[in-house]
Amino acid sequence: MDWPESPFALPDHASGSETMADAAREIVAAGRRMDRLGFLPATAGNLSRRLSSDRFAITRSGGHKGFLTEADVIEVGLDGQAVRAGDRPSAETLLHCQIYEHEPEAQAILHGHSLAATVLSRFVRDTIVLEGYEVQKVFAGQTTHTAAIRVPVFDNDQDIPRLARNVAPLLNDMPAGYVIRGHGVYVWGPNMKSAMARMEGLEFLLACTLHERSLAR
Ligand SMILES: CSCCC(=O)C(=O)COP(=O)(O)O
Ligand SMILES: [Zn+2]
Repeated sequence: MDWPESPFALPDHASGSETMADAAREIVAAGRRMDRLGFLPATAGNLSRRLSSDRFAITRSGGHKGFLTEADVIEVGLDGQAVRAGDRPSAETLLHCQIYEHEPEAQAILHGHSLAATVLSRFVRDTIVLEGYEVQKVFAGQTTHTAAIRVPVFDNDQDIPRLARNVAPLLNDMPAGYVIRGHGVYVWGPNMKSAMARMEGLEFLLACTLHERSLAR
């Protein structure tokens, strides 16, 4: 059987012991989809999949994530170090480590740089509030469009350990992931399919919010 082109054709069970080959195939498929949706301009973004309690698969640094092959996905430990000497994981690997350490249920993490996330986050202080949209129900525990979902916005920082320290205090309160200002979003889920649904949901809602703000001007 051919591997599905879309991550939405993936099984939706959470697996704590994904093989490296399966993880790489999921990441390649997810990268293609995020690229088609405009979330991965240039060499932006990074994608990962948990392999076990202390290992995960992540994209190499610097390549285009829309044209990944399985060889572009490498194995790292929760300390962010590549398992194989010479492999260079994503520059933002520590942000993935932080989520996997803090969220035992997180099995897949997606980071993209959409236009909506990049622009909107430059015009808010520290939070984007999503409210009034049916699609909010894609996020775990959300049952109504009337809820106000707070998405934290952190200042961008080239010092990733410092950025991670700023993110840490709010990690318990991120039903829809988080945004880095002028940079992009981080979302995760109990499998790749759920992580992708949350990515698409968050991006759709950020685009709606940006449009609303432009119309209100
Ligand atoms: C041109 S994108 C700048 C780096 C970045 O923000 C990103 O998401 C990609 O970095 P990586 O090291 O994962 O390729
Ligand atoms: Zn980035």
